[in-house]
Amino acid sequence: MSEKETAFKSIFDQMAQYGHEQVIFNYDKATGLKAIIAIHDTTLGPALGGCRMWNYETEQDALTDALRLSRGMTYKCAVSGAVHGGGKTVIIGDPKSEKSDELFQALGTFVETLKGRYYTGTDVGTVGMDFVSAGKQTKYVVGLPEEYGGSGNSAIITAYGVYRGMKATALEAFGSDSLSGLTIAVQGLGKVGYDLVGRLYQDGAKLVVTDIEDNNLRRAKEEYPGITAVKPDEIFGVECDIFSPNALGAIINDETISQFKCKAICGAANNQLKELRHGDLLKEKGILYAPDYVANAGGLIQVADELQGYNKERAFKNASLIYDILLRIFAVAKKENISTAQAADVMLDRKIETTGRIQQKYTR
Ligand SMILES: NC(=O)c1ccc[n+]([C@@H]2O[C@H](COP(=O)([O-])OP(=O)(O)OC[C@H]3O[C@@H](n4cnc5c(N)ncnc54)[C@H](O)[C@@H]3O)[C@@H](O)[C@H]2O)c1
Repeated sequence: MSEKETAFKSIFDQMAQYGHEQVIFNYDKATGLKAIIAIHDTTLGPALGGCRMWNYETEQDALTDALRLSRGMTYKCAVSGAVHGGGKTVIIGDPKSEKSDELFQALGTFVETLKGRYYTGTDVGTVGMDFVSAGKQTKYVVGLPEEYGGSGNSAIITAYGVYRGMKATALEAFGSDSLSGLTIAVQGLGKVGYDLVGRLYQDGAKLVVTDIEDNNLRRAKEEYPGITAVKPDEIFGVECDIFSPNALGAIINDETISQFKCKAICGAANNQLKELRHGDLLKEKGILYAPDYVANAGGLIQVADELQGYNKERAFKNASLIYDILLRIFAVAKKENISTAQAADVMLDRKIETTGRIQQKYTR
């Protein structure tokens, strides 16, 4: 949804635009918690999606984020074969200074009132221990640290999924899935980006990286001699084979598309396209785009697996299938002459509808 689109829309109109089922505004007087839970679609099962804590400038920004992210989760669940729908929580607040055990317990209380209609866990600005706090009030939490019986840090499997997705992207764009010798520009060396860089380095890719934190750049340059670091605003114009966004969303927009000198894009960041039309612009420019919610589904695969009793080997096996799923999406996009972003949405809308119909059958 563009800013223009949301500027004059009522909340119900915003929900109707992408068919959101439910939006819950939660306020806790004792802790000051302000959280929005958006449930997009529960056709496939109870909603699943992390909780982001961010210092949003306006309440509309927070709502827009919750709506966009929860919709992405519906597709991410469908693509992973998880029997879940899409949901997301956003907490309005500064994760560096406003977190407390009580704040997340308060969130847990609200999640519990949904009686299993929605499961939550970590996202940007939150960590596993926050959900140990939330878990004191609800059993509907995932992504807990291993010592609390959870599956632990999901960034590693996410990076692995992006790596597999990048190989499929390379196969489609360059005719070989080897990343050796390709120039790859990586934005963001956080939990996912840093691990991804290690995998790409091992494969012999030429790396150009950036981050707003100098420490991350220094660490990467020390550990991986030969990689090139550039300033954050220079990364979009780097001449490269693949651009890999692993920081924040909406970085594929009018401004950046005019700078891109890459042939393909594959990364972990959520909601990379500022608006859906930017997927079409990439197609026009001949840049192959690996839809974000497919490339970065590894984390979701891990937490969905956790709900069945976590099996690491099974989770990584499923994450490796991101390779095959992307190739199918690229084929549909080519056949129907549509953008890869649209092809992914179309394929998954069909899958949700078909599975929903199967699940509707009366079986007793
Ligand atoms: N962690 C997961 O399991 C997971 C799963 C799916 C999707 N994602 C998405 O992947 C992205 C990265 O996740 P993460 O867990 O690594 O987060 P993170 O916060 O650990 O890392 C983000 C990194 O990006 C850097 N950054 C922020 N703004 C930047 C900018 N303008 N230019 C360059 N660098 C910038 C930060 O300094 C940080 O190092 C996020 O968009 C997240 O939503 C993460």
